[in-house]
Order: sequence, then structure tokens, then C-alpha cells
Amino acid sequence: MTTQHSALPLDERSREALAAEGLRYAFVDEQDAALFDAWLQADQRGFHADTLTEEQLAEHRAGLAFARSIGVWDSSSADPATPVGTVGSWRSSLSLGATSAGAGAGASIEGWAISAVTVAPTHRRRGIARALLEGELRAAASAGLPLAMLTVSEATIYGRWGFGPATWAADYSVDTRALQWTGPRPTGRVHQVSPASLRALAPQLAERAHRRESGEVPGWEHYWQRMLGLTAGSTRASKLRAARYDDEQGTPQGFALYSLTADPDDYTAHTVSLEYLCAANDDAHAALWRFVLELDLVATVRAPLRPVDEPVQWMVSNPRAVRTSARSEHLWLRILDLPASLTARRYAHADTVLLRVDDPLGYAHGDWMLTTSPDGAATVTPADADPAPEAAVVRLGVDVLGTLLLGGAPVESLRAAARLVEERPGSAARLDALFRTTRAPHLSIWF
Ligand SMILES: CC(=O)SCCNC(=O)CCNC(=O)[C@H](O)C(C)(C)COP(=O)(O)OP(=O)(O)OC[C@H]1O[C@@H](n2cnc3c(N)ncnc32)[C@H](O)[C@@H]1OP(=O)(O)O
Repeated sequence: MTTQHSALPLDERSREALAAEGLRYAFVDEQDAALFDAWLQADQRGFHADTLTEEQLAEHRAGLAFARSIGVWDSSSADPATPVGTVGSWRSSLSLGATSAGAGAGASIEGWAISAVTVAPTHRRRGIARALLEGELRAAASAGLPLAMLTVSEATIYGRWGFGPATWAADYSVDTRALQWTGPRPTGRVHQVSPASLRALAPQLAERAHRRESGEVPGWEHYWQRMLGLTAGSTRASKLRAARYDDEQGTPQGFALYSLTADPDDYTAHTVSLEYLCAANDDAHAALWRFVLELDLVATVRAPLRPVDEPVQWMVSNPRAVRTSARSEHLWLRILDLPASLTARRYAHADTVLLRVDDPLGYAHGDWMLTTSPDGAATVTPADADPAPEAAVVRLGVDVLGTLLLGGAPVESLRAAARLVEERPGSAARLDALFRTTRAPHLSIWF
């Protein structure tokens, strides 16, 4: 067991709650290959994914040993070695780079990333996920982490524990034969490279790109192996192509990973799947998009999980050729330490807002005075007196505050939906102006 894990003990309340159901809740010792393998296979089964081969298991063990893995076991089941519940978690930064105009580039906050939440079909709806989630939140809060975060299989699950969607993602489908490139033509060069050649560079470029964004969570060792098609038996490896953009000085500034699928009836009409586009500056973004949109023998470029304000729609002659085929929430946040969460980011201008926060689990519950200064910095204090007459006053749930935190939420819509109540007229508009960011927050990975 690593130091990081022992620093964050197993949650006693969850252990007791599950023990009362005859279930054992415990850490997975990543050095115990048989134990870890059973946990990994249970996680795969939980998501209806393929059973891992021996080679893949070895890779997963190496690649995921950094996380804190917890299992739930039922000694009375036919296969008592395989956990009936899983959860994995780790400390991770969350970028806050675009939280106000010009200010805050490179800022981030540390949070608790939660993943691999599964419960066996034979044990569902008996409260196992609840015990796992509430245990994670207590562990994160006791470690002093300001928030927890996750990406979700279903948007119906996590609101009950105070998580709210905080970034959104769009899938685009581009009809490349219906447009011309009208965007910038940067003076650097695009090089066609092998995905393997990006192994060291990709995380570095992603880290630089994330400094410009809010909502980004860094990938980990095994994530990059997978993304670059370098894992054992990767089904993507033979199809994956890569392009790298270097600036005029020859310094890499971005890369794109994509694959092509032929149209069986028309060889000139391949579909490109743009699986990842990472740009540390605007030039790299434009050059790489232009590269994929101008590939010959291609009719369609599909680009999943892109920002909802993806600038490419303004870089082509025909905006209707860039169709949004899907749009949904992506990263979910759960605020645990309200002052630490709110003061980590920058705001648009000086203002004073009383936030009356309802948090059924207690972590962020209460009245809080948020005061921002002209340079965008904030202070947050418990509000025990009546608010000053000039303060905006709103009442909202902790999930809605998570939704607001990165600045991508339309506050007026939340007010109209009664998810946020104005206790003084005009407060929603003031909150919107204060929290809104110049770029939509965005997370480019699943975790
Ligand atoms: C961060 C991540 O890892 S996201 C991935 C989530 N996992 C998956 O989608 C894998 C497939 N699904 C599963 O493994 C399980 O069904 C889980 C993990 C979603 C739920 O596990 P369970 O142990 O059945 O949940 P549990 O019994 O603790 O339910 C807790 C509450 O969530 C609700 N709930 C559970 N699953 C769902 C769901 N899929 N949709 C909506 N509500 C749900 C329950 O009704 C219950 O509600 P309440 O107590 O507030 O009335």
C-alpha cells in the first residue's frame, strides 16, 4: 500500500454500513496481483467491457497502481474473490485557467477524482454505491480536498450526492466537401508522425494546453498509452494516425490523433474520427483543424468531446457544414470546502454576493459572503449578519454551485428553472456576470 493511500484511511462509516449487510469493504493492495486482477475484471464487467487478457491485466496493474482502489466483497457469493463493488480515486488537479479575462492563466485546484464506480448486477440497488460514494466524499473532505469530481456513465446518478455538471462537451460532424477553410493559416508546419513518437510529448503539450482552459484534468500513464494506441492488443493501433504542429522555430505546439473509416460505396468519402486535438496555442489549433478538414478522399470529420464554443465553426466558409451532433454535460463537481473552492478561481470584476447554500450532506451548507476585488481575486467568509444593502443574494443547492464554479452555466436559465432563487432582484444577472468565463470550461478526457 502506498503512502498516499495510508494517508487517506478507509472510511469507517462505510465499512460499518456494508459490514451490517454481510459485505467486506477494503482496500485493494496493488502489489497483490491476484487481488488487483479480480478488482480490474470486476470493473470491466461493471461497464460491460471486455474481460482483460493476462497481458492487459499486467498493463492495467502497472498503469493504475497510482490510484486508491477499494472493493466490496460478498463471501457468500459463488465467486467470493471477485468484488461485487469497486471504486477508484486519486488526487488530481483541475485547471482553472480561463476563469476570467486575462487573469488566472495556469491556475488550478486540487480535487479528488472518483472513477470505476461499479456494483455487480447481482448486488445492485442495495446501497453499495451509496456507501462507496459517501465514503469517498468523507475521505476527500478529511484530507482537506476542496472538491470531488467525476465523469459519469449516466447523468441521473450523482446529483443526489451534491455533484453538479460543470463542463459541457459537443460532438461535431463536419461535411468537409461543403466548405472551404477561411481561418488563419499559421506559418509553422504540420508533420505527419507516428502516435508512438508522441509518447513523451503528448502529456507535456496537454499540460500546456490545459493552462489555457478551465475544467481539464490531466491524463495518467495508462490513459496516454491507450490514447496513443500503445496498449497490448489495442484495437485502435493499426488505424490511428497522428499529426504534430511545430511553430516557425520548430517547437511542437500541438498534435491531433485521428483514424479513417472507408465508405464501402464511395472510396472518395472516408470518415475521419478526430479522436484528440491538443493545442497549446491558437496557431496549433487552427493548423491541425485545417489539416484534418483538407484531407483528400474524405467527406466527413467527426470530432467528439470538443468544447461547446469550438472556434472551428468560425474558420470555415459554411458554418452549417459544422453540425453539432450531440451536446451533453461532461465533468461533474462536488464542492466540499466552499471557501477553498471559490477562492481558487478569478472573477470578472468586483462585487459582493451572499450565497445561501443548501447542502444535505453538510460540507458546504450555510450562508457565505463572496467578495471579489477589481483584480478578480475573491474572499469567502461565513455570513452571520444581515447582508449589506448592496450585496446580491441568492439561494441555491451545493450541486448548482458546482455547476457555476467553472463559469460555464447560464445563471439566468438556472433562475428560470428555480434551481437558483434570487432573494434580491437582479442577483442572478450579477452572479452570471461575475462567474462567466471568456471560454466555455471544457474537459477533453473521460476518467
Ligand atoms: C464515476 C463513475 O464511475 S460513473 C459509472 C457508474 N457505474 C456504472 O454506470 C456501471 C453500471 N452500474 C452500476 O454498476 C450500478 O448500477 C451503480 C454503480 C450505478 C449503482 O449502484 P447501486 O449499488 O445499485 O446503487 P445504490 O443502491 O447505492 O443506489 C443509491 C441511489 O442511487 C440510485 N441509483 C442507482 N443507480 C442509478 C441509476 N443508474 N440511475 C439513477 N439512479 C440510480 C438508487 O435508486 C439510489 O437512490 P436513493 O437511495 O437516493 O433513492
